[in-house]
Amino acid sequence: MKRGLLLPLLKGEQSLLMLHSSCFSAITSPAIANLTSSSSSSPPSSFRLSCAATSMATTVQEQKKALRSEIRKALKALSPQQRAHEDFVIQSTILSSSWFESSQRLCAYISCPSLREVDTSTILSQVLTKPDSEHQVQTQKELYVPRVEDKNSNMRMLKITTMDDLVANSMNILEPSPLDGSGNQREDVMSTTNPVDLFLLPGKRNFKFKLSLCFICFSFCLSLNIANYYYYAGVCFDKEGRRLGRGGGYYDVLLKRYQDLALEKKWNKPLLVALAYSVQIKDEGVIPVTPTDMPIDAIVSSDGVIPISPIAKEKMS
Ligand SMILES: Nc1nc2c(c(=O)[nH]1)N(C=O)[C@@H](CNc1ccc(C(=O)N[C@@H](CCC(=O)O)C(=O)O)cc1)CN2
Ligand SMILES: Nc1ncnc2c1ncn2[C@@H]1O[C@H](COP(=O)(O)OP(=O)(O)OP(=O)(O)O)[C@@H](O)[C@H]1O
Repeated sequence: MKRGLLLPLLKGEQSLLMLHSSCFSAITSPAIANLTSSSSSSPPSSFRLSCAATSMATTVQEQKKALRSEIRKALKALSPQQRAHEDFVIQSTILSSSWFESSQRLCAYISCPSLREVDTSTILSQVLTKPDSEHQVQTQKELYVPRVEDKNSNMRMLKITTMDDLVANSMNILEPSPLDGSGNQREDVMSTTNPVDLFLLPGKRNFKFKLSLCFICFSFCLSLNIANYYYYAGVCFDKEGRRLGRGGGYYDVLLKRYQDLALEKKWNKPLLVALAYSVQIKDEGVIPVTPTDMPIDAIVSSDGVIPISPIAKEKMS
């Protein structure tokens, strides 16, 4: 079946099946259910389908909004103890994994407690800690973190070498200043000569660590070659790779631009890994998607790693 088709789907109540990228999403919609409900005066199904398609954009946005609100409530209801437990297990799972260990360049979010995002502070502090050359064989990873440039979905991923590179923005999210301490433009992940391996998706947390002077020798990083993973910010995810973000389009736009760049440069695609509390993992068919929504490769939750794409199954199983 081709992408972008709309098919009627019977699943208890009337809903729409939307084909998108490699994944399908069943979108339950009261508005569309009304359009397609049978009555003696109802128009032919082709007309009803076209009406549904026309109202699709609005309907999907409404569905997304409702789901975001539901997840926000579920996150609020999590006890601090449960959150701390899940934060610990998720970060430990990542830090002890071979796919994280072998990553050389990564993009990650700076977790934000008020947004109730999975904590990334332990991961980031470890990434930013300069390896002890006597005892550690591990090489220093290069780290890029988000900086929102404007309200038109423009976000950059800039390289940092210490948490002191970050300042709070108007949303109280920590992000890098455009210039480094020497007044030079920070390296943008879109203009590096080497690819990213890992992308961890969003937050800001209480960084207990003051990682300052020890990162000056980042010239060591120049010997690194590949950044292949991204850790993702999101509101919820499903086990088929669908992701619902905060609604800014920041990640979708950036990931599309990065994928186009990787294609042009003939680089491997980065692994897109979402960090999720249990309440952020939804059943199939619940998350509405549109053609610009970028699917994820894997989820890490307190229950472990869920590899989704073939590449994630190969690297993370
Ligand atoms: N830690 C972190 N950094 C990030 C993101 C993120 O989600 N988390 N972003 C990812 O895009 C970008 C910033 N975008 C953001 C978009 C919305 C909200 C926010 O506060 N949303 C509210 C709802 C606002 C509303 O409904 O009007 C919320 O989610 O509660 C925060 C950041 C870049 N940096
Ligand atoms: N690649 C893209 N190019 C242009 N516009 C885009 C792209 N991706 C998303 N958008 C637009 O951004 C807006 C927000 O999209 P959506 O609701 O899917 O955000 P989201 O996935 O929740 O947010 P985010 O990507 O920041 O996590 C929509 O108007 C959408 O059309």
